Amino acid sequence: MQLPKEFIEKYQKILGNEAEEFFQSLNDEPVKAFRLNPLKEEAKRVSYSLKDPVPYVLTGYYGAVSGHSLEHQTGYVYSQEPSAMYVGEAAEVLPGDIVLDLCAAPGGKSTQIAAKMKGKGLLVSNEINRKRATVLAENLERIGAVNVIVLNENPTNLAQKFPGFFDKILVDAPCSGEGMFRKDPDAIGYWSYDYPIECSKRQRQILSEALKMLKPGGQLIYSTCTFAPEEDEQIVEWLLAKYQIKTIPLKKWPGMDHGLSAVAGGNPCVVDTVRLFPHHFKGEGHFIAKFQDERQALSRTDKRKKVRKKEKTRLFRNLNKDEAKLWHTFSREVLGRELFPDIELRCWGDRLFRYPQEWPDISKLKFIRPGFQLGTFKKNRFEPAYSLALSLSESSCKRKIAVSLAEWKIFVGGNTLRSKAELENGWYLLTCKDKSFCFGKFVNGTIKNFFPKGLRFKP
Ligand SMILES: C[S@@+](CC[C@H](N)C(=O)[O-])C[C@H]1O[C@@H](n2cnc3c(N)ncnc32)[C@H](O)[C@@H]1O
Repeated sequence: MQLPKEFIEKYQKILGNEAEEFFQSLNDEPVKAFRLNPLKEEAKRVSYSLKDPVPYVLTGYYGAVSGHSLEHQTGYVYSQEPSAMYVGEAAEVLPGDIVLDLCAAPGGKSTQIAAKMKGKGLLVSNEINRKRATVLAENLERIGAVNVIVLNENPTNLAQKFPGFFDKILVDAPCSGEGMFRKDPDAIGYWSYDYPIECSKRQRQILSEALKMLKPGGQLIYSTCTFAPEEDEQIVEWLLAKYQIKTIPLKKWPGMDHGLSAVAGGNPCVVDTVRLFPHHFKGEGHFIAKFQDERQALSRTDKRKKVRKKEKTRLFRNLNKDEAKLWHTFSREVLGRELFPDIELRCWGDRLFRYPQEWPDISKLKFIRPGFQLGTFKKNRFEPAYSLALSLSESSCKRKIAVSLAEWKIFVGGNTLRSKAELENGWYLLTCKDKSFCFGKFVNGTIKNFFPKGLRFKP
């Protein structure tokens, strides 16, 4: 790998004797890994080898997965390099938390966080770039999360909307990407001596907005995939000087380093952070810091006052009688149960969503997915959504049709299937190897294809 001269000189100064070993490691193959998705039934039932677990992530395994495999399409696996996995782990998100992932696309950390939330609480997953935000929404849809809103906003607009709102905020910042040089050699082309300084300015702006949205007593996770001290330890130093926050020590597993206080004015707090160097650690370059907001957490009475002040969600309307009837009939006949309390169900246009009352009003924000979509009402009928299929477990659904892997391949390519089964006409959850992958409409022996057009592929 041809590294820029100024990059070499910079890291020779920072790393001294270790610099050569560090440069050499950038020539090694990038490390591949994936996570299993605990939101899925029998999450370990995948065709990939689980013999080589990532020690610090319960759901992580070394190895490559294909974006065209059944396990990927059904959200059982998510490809993520092993260093990046430690960010979602360090966030220690709990079911019921109100979480913001501010720079979220393509969704590595959001999918991991959503899985940890087990459908409880709210994850607002935001991405400023529209195209990337669409990919983010697709990735979150696949994992079957029912408690996620996907926004496409800039941090300033969000901060105006959500002052002091979130328990936990992740800023996985846009950075100079030095840690990704061997995974994405194009990143070397963007690099210049001044690039980390430019990036650090943007990171400070993003963090200033992020901190406006943190609840008193909340937690902030900051991460980058660069080695540049300007974007790592020096950002920590700046945050500690400017805000009423303190670092939370992160556990260092074998091969993980702590932040370098020498590059942060000798600040001892940076040893609480984690640096991942590819010459010490089996993964790409990363930096992670975690902070505790030291302002007093809201008392119970203050929290109640805040809830009372909550505005109405203007985006949605209530279901009319016919729509409610269609949904309940579908739930009874196809799902065999009610999925959510009626009070959580709202319509945006003709689309049905789960949007619990306590979730915030997002009507003035740009969004990609305003909650969890259950389906669409179309002239006296209900059409279930792809996202609904991906959130259901095979065993919990009443009406289902199991197809072979060969048939799955035909269906995800956009074609109909034939079935000799003696079935009533109507909607069925389609499964392959016990994995739900879409709804299909059975009509006189044909399974009509409702796989989203934009997502079809040839495995
Ligand atoms: C390191 S990537 C995020 C990776 C993601 N967290 C994951 O795990 O898949 C940083 C993201 O920040 C976004 N971004 C760029 N400029 C931004 C800004 N000014 N404010 C917020 N996000 C920004 C980029 O589009 C990019 O998707």
